[in-house]
Amino acid sequence: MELSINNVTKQFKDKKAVNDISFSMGNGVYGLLGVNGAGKTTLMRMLCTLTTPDCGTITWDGKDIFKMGASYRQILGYLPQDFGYYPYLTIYDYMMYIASIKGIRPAVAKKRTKELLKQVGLSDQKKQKMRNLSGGMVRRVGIAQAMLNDPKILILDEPTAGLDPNERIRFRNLISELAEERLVLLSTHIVSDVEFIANKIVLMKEGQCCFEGTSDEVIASMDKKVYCFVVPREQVDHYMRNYLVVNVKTFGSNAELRILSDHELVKGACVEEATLEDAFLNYFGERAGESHA
Ligand SMILES: Nc1ncnc2c1ncn2[C@@H]1O[C@H](COP(=O)(O)OP(=O)(O)OP(=O)(O)O)[C@@H](O)[C@H]1O
Repeated sequence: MELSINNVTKQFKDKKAVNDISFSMGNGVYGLLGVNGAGKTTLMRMLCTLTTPDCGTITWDGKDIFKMGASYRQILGYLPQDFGYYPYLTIYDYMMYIASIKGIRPAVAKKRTKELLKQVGLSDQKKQKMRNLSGGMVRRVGIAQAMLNDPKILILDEPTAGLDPNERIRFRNLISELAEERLVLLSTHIVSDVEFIANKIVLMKEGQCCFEGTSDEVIASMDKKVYCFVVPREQVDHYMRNYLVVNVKTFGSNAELRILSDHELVKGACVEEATLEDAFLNYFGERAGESHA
């Protein structure tokens, strides 16, 4: 099973939202990591056949997904960033409604809804109206509805947006569980969402894929080292302006800096082991005063 993106480009007026992207995915979790506006949603919408590429192809096991029609939609589950939910429906009624839109027979829909609500931990709340749910619960309903047709491909656009730390952990565990027998692609700009669960991470910047690999490979691909050292507090601003500063910890009149650099900035600075967060800053970070352009 392979979903393959081949030289795909999508342009809106003078903006190339996705610019000549190619990569392939099999089963497992794929984390699409990038800052706002990188082109993640546009790419995902093309993978869901909601937007057509200007050029390039997307294939599922060698077949063009735009020519597969209903047979592709049958194997696809999608949770958009702003999924339109119905505040006055109960969770159960909402699931049954979405199942009917997806053409799932009522008997199958009932069984599947029961299983899925159990899996996302919402069985006891199934009679609650959607408007009374927390953000985390709504997102879990979102995943459950995307899973109704037991899809082989599950696409989740920023599924953890607005979740608190407990909900994020719960979500990550759920996504890992779901990816055992399918392809799950999730977009985020939060490193910890994918650091431990993604089999592969795709870094997306300005419409292009700037790196693809495991978490360890992304870290190893960094062209800078991580240095830690202490400076007087008044020098912090200088480092913030001129270097990629991951962290500043102030104590008294001093500050400990964690900085990405290709050379030792201060004699005796400790070289620290890099994390995925450091790699994210390496690819996407800005020095203080720089802006997105
Ligand atoms: N329908 C559209 N018309 C015009 N420009 C668009 C359209 N959709 C996206 N864009 C532009 O394409 C670029 C990529 O947008 P996209 O939503 O794909 O990025 P993203 O990585 O998903 O960002 P976010 O995390 O903020 O959702 C942005 O500059 C956006 O303004």
